[in-house]
Amino acid sequence: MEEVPVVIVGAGPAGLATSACLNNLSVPNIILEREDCSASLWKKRAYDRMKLHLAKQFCELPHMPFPSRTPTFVPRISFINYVDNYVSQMGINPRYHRSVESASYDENAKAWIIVAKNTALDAYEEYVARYLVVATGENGQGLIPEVPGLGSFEGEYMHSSKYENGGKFISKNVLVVGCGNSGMEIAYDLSSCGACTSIVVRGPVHVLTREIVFAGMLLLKFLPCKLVDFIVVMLSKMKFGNLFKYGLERPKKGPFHFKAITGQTPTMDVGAMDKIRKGEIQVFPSITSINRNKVEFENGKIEEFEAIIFATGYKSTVRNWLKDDKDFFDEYGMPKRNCPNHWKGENGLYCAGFSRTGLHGISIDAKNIANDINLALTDHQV
Ligand SMILES: Cc1cc2nc3c(=O)[nH]c(=O)nc-3n(C[C@H](O)[C@H](O)[C@H](O)COP(=O)(O)OP(=O)(O)OC[C@H]3O[C@@H](n4cnc5c(N)ncnc54)[C@H](O)[C@@H]3O)c2cc1C
Ligand SMILES: NC(=O)C1=CN([C@@H]2O[C@H](COP(=O)(O)OP(=O)(O)OC[C@H]3O[C@@H](n4cnc5c(N)ncnc54)[C@H](OP(=O)(O)O)[C@@H]3O)[C@@H](O)[C@H]2O)C=CC1
Ligand SMILES: O=C(O)C(=O)Cc1c[nH]c2ccccc12
Repeated sequence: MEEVPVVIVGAGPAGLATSACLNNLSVPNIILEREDCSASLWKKRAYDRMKLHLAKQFCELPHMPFPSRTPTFVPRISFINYVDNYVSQMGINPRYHRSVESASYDENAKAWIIVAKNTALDAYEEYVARYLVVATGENGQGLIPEVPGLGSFEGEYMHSSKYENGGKFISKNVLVVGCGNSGMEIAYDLSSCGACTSIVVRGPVHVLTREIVFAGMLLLKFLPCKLVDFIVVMLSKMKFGNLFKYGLERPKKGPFHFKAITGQTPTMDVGAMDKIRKGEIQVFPSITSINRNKVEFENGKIEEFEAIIFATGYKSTVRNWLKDDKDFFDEYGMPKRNCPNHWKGENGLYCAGFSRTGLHGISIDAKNIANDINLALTDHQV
């Protein structure tokens, strides 16, 4: 058993940023990470061609700017290098191979009891901490929907988090399900690699570009959200025209307002729209069933596919291991309170990286949490 003031679960950007802010305030903390590395999402569960879709000034972690030569939209490998430098420069020492299996609050001891499996030694370890920071991410586990007949599918299917590049799909008929940022970019990647690509778009979607979102984020500092939404939708219409003829439709609510109320990020086109327009990527509505290699869609069409990539989103995994959170997290493992009041629970419980605002929100959470814990510890000592 080991006692420490703060245990952070997860060494993604949120856990690392929180640890860095605590280190800066000289508050001892331990990060427990189930994988063998930090930023595992970026190293192991992101496709090769990915770049950050928000401009670099919105993706910096606290206390360390990107080097000035870094391009505005940071490529995945550069972001990984930045995170690795962050870990060494901020004096962060995550404990890898520690999969947290339970965390419960001991009312008598007024502390969290955290049990982690050390997967390298195949042994259990116990940690006792006054403060517990959940930083396991909104994207803990890939979601594959229940599609009738999926079990009979004769080809290969996978979640988008397992997709690396189009290499093995050259000349194959591939269906991508979902038109969020993963789905649209993977469809573009597949088509560019010579796969015969189709995409399922089941509902309305805002399609913007990184540059339009960047402009929108800058404008949001001066203008109300409604006006910024009006401007970015106008820019999107100028860029992409009427989406309806391609089987796509814009939501009624503007993209920044929609993001704020639903958390759904607008899709930032990296070339898929041009391919859709040219007919190089076909658009289908929802799947109704699958039978061996045949997929039937809501419009009655039946097509044959050799592979399916489910870019159908993620779920948080907090509910699998966290107990005694006093209804802080909902059944989906997301904080019940809305941003900006989402990061602090009861009995020294915190969460970093659950505000549905990407890396920008992570930095804000990390600073708030570290300052709050530091204040509580200082008060305690007085
Ligand atoms: C494909 C993709 C691209 C994205 N691109 C952007 C972008 O461009 N800009 C942006 O702002 N945001 C982006 N996001 C959002 C992204 O989720 C965040 O930017 C960021 O990686 C989240 O950091 P995090 O630390 O909260 O979670 P994660 O990066 O998911 O890290 C959580 C860590 O917790 C560990 N963990 C989980 N459960 C346990 C457990 N029980 N015990 C121990 N460790 C555990 C995991 O192994 C992981 O290392 C993207 C997300 C995805 C999926
Ligand atoms: N930096 C970058 O370039 C990238 C960033 N990201 C980020 O990662 C996060 C996750 O993105 P992503 O993986 O795209 O997941 P999302 O949750 O953002 O998108 C999932 C998509 O799948 C659709 N979907 C879900 N279930 C079904 C179904 N049964 N049939 C058809 N469609 C379905 C959803 O439609 P509906 O809206 O109707 O629910 C939605 O369009 C986001 O924050 C995103 O911005 C992702 C990739 C690249
Ligand atoms: O990458 C994500 O999912 C994000 O949430 C980043 C983000 C924060 N605010 C936004 C507004 C519009 C588009 C993306 C984001």
